[in-house]
Amino acid sequence: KVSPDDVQSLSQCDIPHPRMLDADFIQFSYAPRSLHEDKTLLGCLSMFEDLNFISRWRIRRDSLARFVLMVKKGYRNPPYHNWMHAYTVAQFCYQLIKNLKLEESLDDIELFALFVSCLCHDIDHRGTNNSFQNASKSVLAALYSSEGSVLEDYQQVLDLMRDIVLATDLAHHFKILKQLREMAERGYDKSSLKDRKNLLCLLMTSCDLSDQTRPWDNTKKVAALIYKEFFSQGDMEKSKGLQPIDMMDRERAQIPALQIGFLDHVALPVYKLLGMMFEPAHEVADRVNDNKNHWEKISNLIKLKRGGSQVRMTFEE
Ligand SMILES: Cc1nc2ccc(C(=O)NCC(C)C)cc2n2c(-c3cc(OC(C)(C)C)ccc3Cl)nnc12
Ligand SMILES: [Mg+2]
Ligand SMILES: [Zn+2]
Repeated sequence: KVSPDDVQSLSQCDIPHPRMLDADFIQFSYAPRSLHEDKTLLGCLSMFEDLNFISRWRIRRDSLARFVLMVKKGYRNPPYHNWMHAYTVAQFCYQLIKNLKLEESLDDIELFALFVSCLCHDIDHRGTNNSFQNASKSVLAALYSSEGSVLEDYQQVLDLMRDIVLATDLAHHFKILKQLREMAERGYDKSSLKDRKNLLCLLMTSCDLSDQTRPWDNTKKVAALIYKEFFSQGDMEKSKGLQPIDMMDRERAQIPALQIGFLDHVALPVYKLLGMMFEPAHEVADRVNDNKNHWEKISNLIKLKRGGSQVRMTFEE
């Protein structure tokens, strides 16, 4: 239920090269949230075009327009898990494909499924627990124009997407972590189906966490959004007489300490594994480490001031 006028204008507009949206669009140091939300659909078309997906998969312009409009509409508006999260996740995926030369490690259908999964992975997220159901099926149908589409591999893309989106579940990530370590230590084997699936999961998780790989100002802003979302879930649980976990309790959460723990135990290991397999990813892991060091500085400042409550969101630089 997207407006035909929107579909028409998005189908007929000239698609700019990514560097026209921002000279640093391809750089890992670029902050995709700096692009205004009303230019993000154009940003998606620009990435589809520059990744050569439009010609490779013979995607009609009106189908592509309808697809990105439906995906954007499929997101609700919680503080963090909204359309801008999906767009920034897909933008990092674009940078990975370009900077790590992923076309040498994965098939083009796998890269296409990865990029589309990034856009769809948190559709309908209600800011509590993500509910990615067959919502992706309906939007994906928009991508494949019905009349004799050449995309008979529609089912293959759907199958790939299911495995890839599963990777954005924390429990699943921890479950395969041992295999990811083993693969990174031994070296990626692109002829192994298991390695390809595991690499796709690692890439998806890397994209989902990519806000942590950007300069500090982005990390700080994103933390405020994440805890705004966590705390309103905690408030909801309290209103039902439940005691939320500290991370979701605005009275008890110590944000710097929680973020140091999350970067140490979840985010950093992901980018270190990526760096073991792709040299250019070292830069990304370093920036996550810089952000962790920043949180440690803040945490020490708060300890020095002792009296200061740890919930204050306006952190000193
Ligand atoms: C900045 C940042 N802080 C976070 C702090 C805590 C947690 C959390 O869930 N802690 C629960 C305990 C058991 C670990 C997640 C956080 N988080 C995520 C995130 C990642 C997810 O899963 C993958 C992508 C597989 C890692 C799934 C959902 C989310 Cl919200 N994205 N950014 C963040
Ligand atoms: Mg999610
Ligand atoms: Zn996500």
